[in-house]
Amino acid sequence: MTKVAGIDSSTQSTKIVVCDAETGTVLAEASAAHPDGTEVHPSAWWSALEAASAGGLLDGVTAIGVGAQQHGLVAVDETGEVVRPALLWNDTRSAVAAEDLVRDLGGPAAWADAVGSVPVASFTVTKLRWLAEHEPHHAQRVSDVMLPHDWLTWQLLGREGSPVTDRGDASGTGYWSPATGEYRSDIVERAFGRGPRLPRVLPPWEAAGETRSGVLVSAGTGDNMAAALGLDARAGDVVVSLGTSGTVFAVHSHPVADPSGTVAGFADATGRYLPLVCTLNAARVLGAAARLLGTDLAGLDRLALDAPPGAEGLVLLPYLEGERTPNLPDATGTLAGLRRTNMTPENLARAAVEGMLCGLADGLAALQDLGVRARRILLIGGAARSRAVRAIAPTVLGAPVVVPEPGEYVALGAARQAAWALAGAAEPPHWDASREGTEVGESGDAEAGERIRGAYAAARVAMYGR
Ligand SMILES: Nc1ncnc2c1ncn2[C@@H]1O[C@H](COP(=O)(O)OP(=O)(O)O)[C@@H](O)[C@H]1O
Ligand SMILES: O=C(CO)[C@@H](O)[C@H](O)COP(=O)(O)O
Repeated sequence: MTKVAGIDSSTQSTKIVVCDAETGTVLAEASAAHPDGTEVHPSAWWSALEAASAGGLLDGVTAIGVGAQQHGLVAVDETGEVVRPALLWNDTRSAVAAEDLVRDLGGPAAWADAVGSVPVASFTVTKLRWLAEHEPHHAQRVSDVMLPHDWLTWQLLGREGSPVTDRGDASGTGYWSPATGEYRSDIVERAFGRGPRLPRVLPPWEAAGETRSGVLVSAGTGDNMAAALGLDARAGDVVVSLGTSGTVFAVHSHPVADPSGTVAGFADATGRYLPLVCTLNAARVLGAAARLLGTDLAGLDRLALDAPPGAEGLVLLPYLEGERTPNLPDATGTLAGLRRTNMTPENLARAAVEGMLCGLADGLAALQDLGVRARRILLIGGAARSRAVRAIAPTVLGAPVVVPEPGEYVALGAARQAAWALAGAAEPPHWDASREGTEVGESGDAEAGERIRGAYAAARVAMYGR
């Protein structure tokens, strides 16, 4: 049997799956945690990869691919050393740089036209501007700029040859256009004052090279693109991922450009496109709410499922770490609609689940406005394990929700890409269709869903005027 491996180096951990290259059957898996924080030295990701693969997990693997958290700035000097810890997608310090860059290029529509997205603090381009302005001593040492998956791929290749990337991850930089397939070096220079080396963008099926022990390494991609590939997402499938970030996205046949900035016009990992909306606050909202209520995640589920839809008017705007969509980098959370009668642990737990999902319901509506069809939602990510989330999601999202099993779709997509590069075929290999999954939840109460989304929008407008 030919074995391939996929790596998911996401915000909170590294996960590895080893699969049968023919069928995609998962043969083994392992994971290791990452440090907390919005800036992390890339060596911590490498250590987690080593820890997760200890004990011979990768023995006999013929090809490997890396899916990783998008957008992070990995700045490397002439000797190949990392200049400073990577600034991650959820680091909001470059919010002012983002505003300045949007203005400099001529406004949001000019950005949507140039690179398919309007940059907020998450985008790599804004982190480059921040570095140039705030840490010129670091900026002047930078010779190569990479994304987390580019750096990990380069490490796997023994740092030999020039770094490479793929369309999917490149589309999250803010200086590569999915529509033209080219870097915008003028935008890099506008942000950074000069043009550091950027990774070559490989087509989806092309291998990046081989490790020193002869394992083929595929191009890799961003974690959301890898998830779409692992799920084999088709027309009518909208993916909602509840990890550290909340994302809602779909594979699309043509590039999109949303000048409102709500939808990012990314590329996918198959040669198509991946319009996506991302929130900063997803699974960790549930952990924080459980802590406030003196319980654990299972306890939060029990409480939330004991409250009625709408939590008797209690609304949580869960912007605990600032927010990206809507673009409120300095926001904090808000609990609205408190009354003596509704101030119960059950309602607070339900408000946390509903509030987290409402941001993604807004994202789904924005995708639909751009012509994305939502026949069903595929729910993945750590918080898709929550009983309360599974029950409540169809009501809040207003569509049938399916939870596919098993769950590590980013790693699975990276493994499927590795099998694709190994086969050298025009299309990715056909992998087991039994990943259809099961439909979950209350069978979406349309009236309750509208009421919950309406109360959330009213609280947001009252607090932020939009
Ligand atoms: N049963 C559960 N209920 C709610 N949240 C959960 C559950 N299991 C895991 N999580 C949360 O999922 C998150 C990890 O999800 P994951 O998709 O791996 O994140 P990331 O890809 O961003 O590293 C953690 O915050 C964890 O607390
Ligand atoms: O910034 C985005 C998408 O644009 C995030 O989705 C990151 O890619 C991090 O993903 P997770 O660690 O939450 O899976």
